[in-house]
Amino acid sequence: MGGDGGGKVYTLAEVSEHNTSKDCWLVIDGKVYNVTKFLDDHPGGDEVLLSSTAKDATEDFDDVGHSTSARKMLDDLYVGEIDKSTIPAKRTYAPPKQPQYNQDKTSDFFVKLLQFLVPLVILGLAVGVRFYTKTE
Ligand code: HEM
Repeated sequence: MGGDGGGKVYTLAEVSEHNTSKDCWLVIDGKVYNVTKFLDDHPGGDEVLLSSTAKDATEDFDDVGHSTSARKMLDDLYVGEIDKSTIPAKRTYAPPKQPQYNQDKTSDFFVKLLQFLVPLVILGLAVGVRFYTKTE
């Protein structure tokens, strides 16, 4: 598994220097991998690997849904650990604040009450009109 703390600790800046087809390193799950020799063998092609350099490629790797055999291949490519403090914090999606239309709960209550009463009043009027205009 490579082992935590088993290798040298690199900063993201150091890893980022290895971003060419002649020298290509990736950061996945906090570990640094030298994929240079693997570039030509990668079933997904070398371009995607190169485009995942100089950053935390964990998401890119996971998004593909790599097989366990793909994960096992990582062991042979392991060169060290990444200094996590050098990886920029992941931008988390903050949903925009929903405008509060009915902040007042009592107005909410009156709307419900009216929705209940108005049809009753209309029904009552209809019955009333029918009653008073009845000609016999
Ligand atoms: C050292 C890291 C990596 C290894 C060892 C690796 C290995 C593999 C292997 C063995 C496959 C065949 C399918 C499978 O077994 O899951 C594969 C497919 C694929 N990989 Fe990776 N991969 C690595 C990194 C990446 C990264 C970072 C990306 C994306 C930026 C990527 C994108 C893909 C794609 C798109 C396929 C699908 C290819 C296809 O089915 O046409 N891989 N990879």
